[in-house]
Amino acid sequence: MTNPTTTGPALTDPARAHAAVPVAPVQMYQVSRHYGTGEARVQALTDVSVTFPAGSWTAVMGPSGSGKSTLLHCAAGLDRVTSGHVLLAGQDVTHATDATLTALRRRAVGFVFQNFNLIGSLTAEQNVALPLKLAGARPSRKDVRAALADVGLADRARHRPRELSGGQQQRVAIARAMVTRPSVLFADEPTGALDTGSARTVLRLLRRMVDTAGQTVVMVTHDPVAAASADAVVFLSDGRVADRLIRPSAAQVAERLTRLEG
Ligand SMILES: Nc1ncnc2c1ncn2[C@@H]1O[C@H](COP(=O)(O)OP(=O)(O)OP(=O)(O)O)[C@@H](O)[C@H]1O
Repeated sequence: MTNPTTTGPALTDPARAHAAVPVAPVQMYQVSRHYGTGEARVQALTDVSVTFPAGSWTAVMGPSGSGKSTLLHCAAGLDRVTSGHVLLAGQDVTHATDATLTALRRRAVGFVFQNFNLIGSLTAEQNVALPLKLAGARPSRKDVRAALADVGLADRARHRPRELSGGQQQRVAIARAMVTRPSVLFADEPTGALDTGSARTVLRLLRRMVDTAGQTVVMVTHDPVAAASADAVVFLSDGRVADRLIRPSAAQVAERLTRLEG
């Protein structure tokens, strides 16, 4: 038998990936996803193999309609793949039941969205406590306050979303996503609704989470500056991985994107 500690996972063999140490929080193998049938059929992803390693921040970019959201949703177990395999937090979720997926998402996955998606009638700390409640845990005020302190908002715990700036709301959303200590944080355009200064604060916060806590982040963005904050950028075009850049500058990202959009 092959020694799993000396042999990495074969890209095409998801079963063996379980034996690899450390396990990347998200692994996608030859994933395809189509919607509809006949003339209405849309091929959103074709043969996509990507791994998002532990403690890394990856940006996903590409022209409109290139499959970024579909990739994020398939990676997070929010959408089913047509073929291929998805491993989330080391678990093959390709054929998992909805109940298994929901439980795994609550335990292992955090989400941040462009429009924050906070509940307006709840205070910041009540919003942050929500995922713990949904997971059946009784949230401790200490954990909730610590999550808010991590994003620099300890003094805003009793504020409601309308009493916070956009950047502050996004930081509450990040605290809410992180309070369950997820294996992976998925961010869909997290700076898309923010001014430049607030965007920079959010990007610095994500950077610190990756560097100091070893958080894994997967972020869809249209913004080359945001993408250049990540460790790597995966470019999609027509549902396929068209390119990858490691630690690119914003100018390199913009140039590559322009070429794909051309
Ligand atoms: N539920 C669906 N039913 C049918 N087609 C879909 C569905 N979701 C996505 N698509 C199609 O799949 C393709 C990829 O869509 P997707 O939303 O993943 O692209 P995107 O890169 O995120 O786009 P954008 O940057 O505009 O948000 C598009 O052609 C889209 O119209």
